[in-house]
Amino acid sequence: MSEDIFFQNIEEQYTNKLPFVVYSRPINSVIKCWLQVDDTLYNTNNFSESGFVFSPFDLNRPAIVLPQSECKHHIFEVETLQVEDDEETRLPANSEGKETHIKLVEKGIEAIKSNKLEKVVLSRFEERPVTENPISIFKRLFNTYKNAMVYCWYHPKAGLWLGATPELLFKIEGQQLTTISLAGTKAYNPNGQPNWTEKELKEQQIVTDYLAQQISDYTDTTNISEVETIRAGNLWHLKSRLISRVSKKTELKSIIEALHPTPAVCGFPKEDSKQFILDHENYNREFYTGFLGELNLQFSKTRNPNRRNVENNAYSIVKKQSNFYVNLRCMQVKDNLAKIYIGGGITKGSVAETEWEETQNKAKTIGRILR
Ligand SMILES: C=C(O[C@@H]1C=C(C(=O)O)C=C[C@H]1O)C(=O)O
Repeated sequence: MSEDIFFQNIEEQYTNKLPFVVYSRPINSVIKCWLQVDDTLYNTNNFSESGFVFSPFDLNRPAIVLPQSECKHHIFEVETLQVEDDEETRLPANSEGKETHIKLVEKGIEAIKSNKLEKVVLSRFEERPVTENPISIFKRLFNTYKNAMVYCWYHPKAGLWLGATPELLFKIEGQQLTTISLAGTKAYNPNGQPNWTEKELKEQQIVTDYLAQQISDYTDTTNISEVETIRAGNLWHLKSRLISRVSKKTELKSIIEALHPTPAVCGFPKEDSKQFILDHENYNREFYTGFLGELNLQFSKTRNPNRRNVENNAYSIVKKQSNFYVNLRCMQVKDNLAKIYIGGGITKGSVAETEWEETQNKAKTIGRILR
C-alpha cells in the first residue's frame, strides 16, 4: 500500500467520525493502523479481548478497546514520512500555572517529609493552539521520535490523543514478561553523558525494586539488567529492564493490576500516592499516564530449527502477545486546542522550582512538533 493511500484511509476515517489508531512501536519503521468499522464504544473490564487497548490512569474508569474483529488493518513501512515542515515554531516557555504547580509540589514534599509517602508523581497540563490536521502531527512525531511508541488515537465518543512515549509498561509474549524501570530526568546535552546524582539513582532504584516485587507472585526469578542512560527526545532518563516467565495460569488482568500505575507515573506506596494525586492534582488525568497498545494478538513461533527431531520442526506454535506503553509525552486535541500533559517524580530531596522546570522541558517534546 502506498503512503498516500495509507494516510488517505485514515483521513477518511477521521472525517467520517469513526474510531482509529495509527502507531509505530520504538526502533522500527513499521506503521500500523486499525480502522474500526462503526462508532461503537467497546469497553473492557477483564482485558481478555483481542484488540488495541486505550486505558485511563484510574482503572476504576473504563478502558476502551478497538476489537480486532471490528477493525480493518493496514501496515506500511517507511523511514521518513512526507509532511510539510516549515520553520519550527519555538513557542516561548509558558509560565502560566507556575504558582499552582509549585504549591502542588510543595504539598507533595511536605507529605513525604511527614512520612505519608515515599514518592509521588505530580502533573499538570498546558494548552496550545493547533490549527493542523492531527494526521500531520502524527507524521511529524514519527519522523522526530524513533525511540518512542508514537501514536494518534481517536474515538468520536472519547476524544483524540497523540503521543510519543518512551516507556514500556510491559510486554508479554507467550509466557515471557518484560517490563522496564524508567525514572530520573535530565535535559539532553549533546556534549556528553549526564552526571546522575544520588537522588535520581535512588528514584530509579525504588521503581526497579518495586516492579520486581510486584510481579514476584506471578513469575519465576526475574532477571534485572544494569542501569543505563537512555535518550528520549530532549531528555535523558535512567532505565533498567526486567525479564521473567509468568506461570501459565496467570491472567493478563493480574499483571496489569500489579504493574499499573507504576511508581514512575504514580508514586510509592501505590495506593497512598494515587489517593494523593486524586485529592490534590485538581484535574482529571484521563488517559495521561494510562496505557495503550496491542492486546492479546496471536503470533506464531517456529520451533527451534537446530533440534534433532526434524519432523517436529514442521510445527509452529501459536501464542498470544500484548505490549502496552505508558501514555506519556502526550496530548489531547479538542476544538483547536492541544492539552499537553506533563509531570515528574517528587521525592524527599526535590526542589519545587526544579520540578517546574522539568515539566517545562517535558512539554517541549510535544510542543516542538506543533505548528
Ligand atoms: C510523569 C512523566 O514522566 C515520568 C517521570 C519521570 C521522572 O520523574 O523523572 C521520568 C519518566 C517518566 O516515568 C511525564 O513525562 O509526564
